Amino acid sequence: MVEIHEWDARDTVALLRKPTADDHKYSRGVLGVRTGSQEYPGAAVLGVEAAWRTGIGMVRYLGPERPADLVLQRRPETVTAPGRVQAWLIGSGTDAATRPAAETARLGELLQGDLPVVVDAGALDLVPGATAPLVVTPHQSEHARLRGLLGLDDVTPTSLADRIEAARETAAAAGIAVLLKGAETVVAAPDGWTAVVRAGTGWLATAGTGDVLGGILGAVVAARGAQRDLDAAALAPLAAAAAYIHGHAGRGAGPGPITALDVAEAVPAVIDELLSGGDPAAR
Ligand SMILES: NC(=O)C1=CN([C@@H]2O[C@H](COP(=O)(O)OP(=O)(O)OC[C@H]3O[C@@H](n4cnc5c(N)ncnc54)[C@H](O)[C@@H]3O)[C@@H](O)[C@H]2O)[C@@H](O)CC1
Ligand SMILES: Nc1ncnc2c1ncn2[C@@H]1O[C@H](COP(=O)(O)OP(=O)(O)O)[C@@H](O)[C@H]1O
Repeated sequence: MVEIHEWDARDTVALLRKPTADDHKYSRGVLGVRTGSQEYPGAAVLGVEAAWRTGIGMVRYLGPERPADLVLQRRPETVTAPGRVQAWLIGSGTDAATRPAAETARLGELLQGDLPVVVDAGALDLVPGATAPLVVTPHQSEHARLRGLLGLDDVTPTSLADRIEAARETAAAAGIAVLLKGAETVVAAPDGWTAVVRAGTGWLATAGTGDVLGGILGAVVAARGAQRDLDAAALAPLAAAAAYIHGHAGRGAGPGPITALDVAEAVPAVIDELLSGGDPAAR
């Protein structure tokens, strides 16, 4: 029988770290971000905001001009010059059908590199054949499309058991970590390790919350990547931690209707509670 890990606060805090007197911005992790487009500039703003709010040394935003301007308006601390990073976040707010050839080539280089890459939305088509350590963050419909590209059965599972089975199969087939979004988020590693994260609220079903999740995960991966090398198996627990933080930020942003930016703004309180030994699930 498959063992499914119920992800909790203790699992999450074990992957977080409070900065110490020895830290400087580079030791805390640098996230490189190539998200957003002319059509979806807001997704870049949401992901960058969420990455900063998760606690990271630096965010380098290297996307197109329009989203870059909006990112800087919201977060002038963001660096738009290229340089060393410990992880990449790509795809949110982009569409494979309108992606410029030069951007496809640049993303292809990242996906053949050594650094971990969080792959969302419009970059999921580039996953087959990638060799970098990857964690993908599809919703149900994106997952079905990705499975089709990988030559897997593209039926859309609806029960939790079927979603778990499908995510595990995708992870094993592609050799990647899979975070399958939904009311219950399923995370699978290529070696079969599987977790379910039950942390959210139905109010998270609103535009842009997935882009926020990408930023949280990118920051968690870059922070961890500044301390040690990460393979796809190591990325799966980091994905579960990000989903846990995201879900509780969604709850904390409420109780009523929330927007994606509210979720990003609620992240620091969740991180602080976790690092102070608290359990957001007990609230
Ligand atoms: N403010 C912004 O700039 C925003 C940009 N976004 C970007 O918009 C682009 C398109 O994203 P979409 O998800 O709309 O496009 P998709 O083309 O992936 O989704 C279209 C179809 O997928 C299904 N679907 C969408 N979300 C689902 C879910 N959570 N569960 C099950 N089925 C679902 C629906 O049937 C929908 O008609 C992405 O690049 C995304 O990052 C969105 O995140 C919304 C906010
Ligand atoms: N009904 C729900 N209950 C709890 N969480 C949800 C629900 N619907 C969506 N979510 C969460 O909200 C986020 C939505 O992401 P996504 O579908 O990519 O939206 P977008 O593309 O608009 O950013 C995911 O993290 C998902 O797990």
